[in-house]
Amino acid sequence: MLTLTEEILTKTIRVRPNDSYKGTFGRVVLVGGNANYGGAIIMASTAAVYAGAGLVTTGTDTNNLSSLHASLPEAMFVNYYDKVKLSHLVSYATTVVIGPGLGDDFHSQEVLASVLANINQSQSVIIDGSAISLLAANPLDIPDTNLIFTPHEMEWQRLSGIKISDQTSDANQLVQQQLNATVVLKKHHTEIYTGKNIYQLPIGTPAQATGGMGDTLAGMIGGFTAQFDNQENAVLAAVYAHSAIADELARSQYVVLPHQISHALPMFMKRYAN
Ligand SMILES: NC(=O)C1=CN([C@@H]2O[C@H](COP(=O)(O)OP(=O)(O)OC[C@H]3O[C@@H](n4cnc5c(N)ncnc54)[C@H](O)[C@@H]3O)[C@@H](O)[C@H]2O)[C@@H](O)CC1
Ligand SMILES: Nc1ncnc2c1ncn2[C@@H]1O[C@H](COP(=O)(O)OP(=O)(O)O)[C@@H](O)[C@H]1O
Ligand SMILES: [Mg+2]
Repeated sequence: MLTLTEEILTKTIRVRPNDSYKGTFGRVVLVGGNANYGGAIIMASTAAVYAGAGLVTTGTDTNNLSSLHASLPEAMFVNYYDKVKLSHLVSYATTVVIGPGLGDDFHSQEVLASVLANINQSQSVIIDGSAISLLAANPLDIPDTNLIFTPHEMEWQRLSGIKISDQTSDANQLVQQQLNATVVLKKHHTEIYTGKNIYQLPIGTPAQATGGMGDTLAGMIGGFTAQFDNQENAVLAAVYAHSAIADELARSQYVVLPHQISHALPMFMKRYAN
């Protein structure tokens, strides 16, 4: 297992070309947030915007529209039950994030199926939270594209069938290869299975143990994959940056709130851009 280092940030984060515009930095569509879990998709969308994605659209329950725009006016909105509009947006996205706060009922399943049916091979798709648990319970056709699963240990148990106590790197890698996807197995010292290598994150803090922390990581991976060319490095850099920012804040804070990580991103990324 390789240790992920700070070097991944300088390898990945680029100074923006002068002749760029918002289209240069990708279109991210994030889908999730039922009537109870709106905060999850708002936190994920916030992370994508503050990570520098060019255009961000949030597909969620209409109940979440005013809170989304109150905290994140940069995001566009689509009602995730409007299948025609959602399919169109998904098919034109650079990166799709599906799952934060999506929930586990019949409607959640319908939204997931409709998003996955509109994915094309040029996209990166981050599958997080409820979307992982839904896929574990009711397998769907998984699109043939750059897939990134971001399970915590229990979600990985559900998807892989490997009990948490049996989640060794060999066992995890076997299932990751069957999935033909990158797996970001989130925990203290997160592991990333890319297909070529297994990386371990040596940083991170229990100050991160608060709801929404993973939703924020999913949005960051969305923002990084949308704007940086090397997709593997983009995932690794997002995972590293998420915990590096948390470690910095935790020097003076007992708990780090997910939105604080997002808000720290522009200044943090500026330090590493080259
Ligand atoms: N503000 C919001 O709207 C929030 C919504 N959330 C959403 O709620 C949905 C359900 O996700 P949850 O993860 O809460 O529930 P899950 O039921 O999927 O997972 C929680 C269960 O997993 C167990 N577990 C074992 N190892 C774990 C580990 N390393 N990390 C986390 N849990 C571990 C916990 O003890 C618990 O029983 C997701 O869609 C998620 O995105 C959560 O992100 C919390 C915040
Ligand atoms: N003790 C810890 N040490 C380091 N990182 C942690 C710790 N607890 C939680 N995290 C990180 O916080 C995130 C939690 O993700 P997740 O459980 O999906 O949260 P949520 O679904 O509530 O947003 C992961 O990135 C995980 O690695
Ligand atoms: Mg989660």
